[in-house]
Amino acid sequence: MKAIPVTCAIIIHQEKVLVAKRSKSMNLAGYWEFPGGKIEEGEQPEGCLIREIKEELGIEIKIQSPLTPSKFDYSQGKIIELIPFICTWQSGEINLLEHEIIEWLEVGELPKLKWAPADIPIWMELSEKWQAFRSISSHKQC
Ligand SMILES: Nc1nc2c([nH]c(=O)n2[C@@H]2O[C@H](COP(=O)(O)OP(=O)(O)OP(=O)(O)O)[C@@H](O)[C@H]2O)c(=O)[nH]1
Repeated sequence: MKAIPVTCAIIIHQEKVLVAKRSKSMNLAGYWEFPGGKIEEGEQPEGCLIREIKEELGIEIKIQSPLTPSKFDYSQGKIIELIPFICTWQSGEINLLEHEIIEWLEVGELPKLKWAPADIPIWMELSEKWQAFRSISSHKQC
């Protein structure tokens, strides 16, 4: 079965990570994820992610570096390949256009969330590599 490629953004700002709760209108409602979405035909993962974050949060991001993709079989033939990128917030103000809420969390707080299953290996890798990414600088002023 072919996996559906989905990109997601780990946005780091002031040593915190942006996490988003899927709203009632979305599948996996109530689960937490890194925002992003499905790659469209002819799109590169990075271009997809920049588009999705503008559509979902209304901000511009800069892609900094990839993490390891995570595959999860949600059953009934739906396999997601989640392709993560560490990102910084470049400009714009956050506007929740699809998600119920967002939070900025310390990396140590990530295990407390009810995560979409495909995201679990991703936040675990982020936690392991946190020292390399925590101080990543952003152009966005607070
Ligand atoms: N954006 C995003 N999607 C994720 C994550 N983890 C995860 O399993 N997914 C799944 O990846 C799929 C694609 O995400 P999407 O944001 O485009 O979802 P969608 O509502 O358009 O999907 P749908 O068309 O299946 O309803 C969804 O089935 C979603 O549940 C994640 O961290 N970010």
